[in-house]
Amino acid sequence: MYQVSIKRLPGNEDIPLPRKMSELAAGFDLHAAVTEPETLQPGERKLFPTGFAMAMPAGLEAQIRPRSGLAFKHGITCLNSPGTIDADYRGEVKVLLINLGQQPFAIERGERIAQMLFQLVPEVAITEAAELPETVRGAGGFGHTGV
Ligand SMILES: O=c1ccn([C@H]2C[C@H](O)[C@@H](COP(=O)(O)OP(=O)(O)OP(=O)(O)O)O2)c(=O)[nH]1
Repeated sequence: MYQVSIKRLPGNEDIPLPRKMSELAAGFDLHAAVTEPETLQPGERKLFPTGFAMAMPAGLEAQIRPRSGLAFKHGITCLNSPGTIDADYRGEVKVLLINLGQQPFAIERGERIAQMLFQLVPEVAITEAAELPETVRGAGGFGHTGV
């Protein structure tokens, strides 16, 4: 079990902390901390506050992902999906939404707009190499095996 500290930012006592909506849910739902309803016009993107900052142990990241219901019913998704929250980030967690639907969509204060999942990040060291080990695939990619 990893311990993650969440700090509510001033003025957001009414916004629920990130929470799982079922016992085995993978993601913690995030709530919009907008002061008044914000409308996303078709094609428009906006950064939404969540009202909290957090600290997680080194070696973890958090991913901000869309909610499938909002995506399916209204075309609302995360533009940078999945958004990456670094373990050393202490600013407010924000959610970058875009409206890919055909109707304006209003986000109300407290509405669940995205979900946050925690992942382990392997420690990786990058070194420069003159040659790379050969493979059968080689440089083939982007559909070289057919459709
Ligand atoms: O959906 C997101 C994505 C990022 N962030 C915050 C946390 C993250 O640690 C920081 C930087 O994100 P990222 O590395 O994706 O952005 P960048 O454009 O590379 O910015 P930077 O130069 O600040 O790293 O912004 C969010 O709050 N929500």
